[in-house]
Amino acid sequence: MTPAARWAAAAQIMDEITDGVPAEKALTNWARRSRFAGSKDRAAVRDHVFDILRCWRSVAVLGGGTSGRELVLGRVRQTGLDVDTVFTGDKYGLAPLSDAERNAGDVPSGAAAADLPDWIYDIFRRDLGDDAHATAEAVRSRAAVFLRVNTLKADRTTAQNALSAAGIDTRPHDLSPTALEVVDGARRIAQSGPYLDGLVELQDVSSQAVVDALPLQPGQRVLDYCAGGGGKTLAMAARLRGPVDAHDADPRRMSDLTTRAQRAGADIRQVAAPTGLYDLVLCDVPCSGSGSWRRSPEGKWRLTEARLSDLHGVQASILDRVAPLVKPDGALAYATCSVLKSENEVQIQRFLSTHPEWICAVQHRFSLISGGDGFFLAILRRVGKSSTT
Ligand SMILES: C[S@@+](CC[C@H](N)C(=O)[O-])C[C@H]1O[C@@H](n2cnc3c(N)ncnc32)[C@H](O)[C@@H]1O
Repeated sequence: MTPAARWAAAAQIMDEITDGVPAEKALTNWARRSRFAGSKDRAAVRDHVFDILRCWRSVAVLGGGTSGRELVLGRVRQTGLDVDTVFTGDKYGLAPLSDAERNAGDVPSGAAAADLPDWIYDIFRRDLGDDAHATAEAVRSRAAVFLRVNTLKADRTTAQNALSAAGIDTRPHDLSPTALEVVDGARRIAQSGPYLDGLVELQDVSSQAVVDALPLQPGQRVLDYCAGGGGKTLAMAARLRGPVDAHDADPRRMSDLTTRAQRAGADIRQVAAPTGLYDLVLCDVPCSGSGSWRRSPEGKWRLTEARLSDLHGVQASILDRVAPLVKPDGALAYATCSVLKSENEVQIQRFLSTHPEWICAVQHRFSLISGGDGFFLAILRRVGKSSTT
């Protein structure tokens, strides 16, 4: 495909997404009807679509509207490309721009320039203060690809050498001793020997740093209460060098976990109804995902105030339900991939105010500005006798 044809494909796909089709589905639909597209074409089209989704609001202003064609025009203007190399009128390219289209478009400002919905822009400014602008900018950019070295199977240098031999260049990242940032060859990872042999897992560096910060000791009884795909479960098992219980309200979310655990040589036990007592329970609760919107940009446009309010209720109820599962002197770790105070500090304050036998020992934000996703971690410790056990 020519570069112009790839942009034309992105315009078509954006029209489908605007009609309500999820981005991944729209990309799959396009790939199915475009058998001529090679892997490099598919990757380039995908990058265009996700770049537009991350910057959807600003490109709509720059392009003068929200049709696929206008969004592509806005993105092309944003990146400084010559519009006439994209709107070529060739067989597979987009039709040439009309005079009206050439004159349409404006310079985005405020929430549109930050590529956030108005109400979230206000929360960013209130919650993040001086970091609001840099955080919104980070959300507008592509995320780096990170690997976690599985210390059950390899150290970081061994994994790095094995990856290099497979054509994947990496460098260590300061935020976690297990993290490698991929600098070249990311698309080869899933088929590579080091990945298939369980030496490495795909995992964001902040997500790894959250697990590094947990007070894990070999021999402890540990539960991952919101295990999902099991990224943190596997990282905890590697640190513990022992078993970890995994639970999720939706067990289908854990469907790949057995295979992943086998590949990693980790001992993960799926538990439908956990019963106490545990030394440590991690609750990586469902949240707005605002710390990882650059990976899932549709999330920032889909989030509503009502949905956020529902999430607050779920987060609070998980904390309340899990507290009785923790041993006296044990730890309850609460994590989100959110940058919003209402899902983080406010939840911890609420929990402490209703559970006087608990204290907050650690509270930490992993900022998007440090290179990884935005995460929040609080480690709560039970210091008094619980009234519920
Ligand atoms: C942020 S995701 C977990 C990601 C996972 N820890 C990881 O690192 O890959 C949150 C998970 O919580 C689960 N969940 C939602 N409500 C829950 C509840 N009431 N109890 C337990 N898990 C719940 C969701 O199904 C989802 O898989």
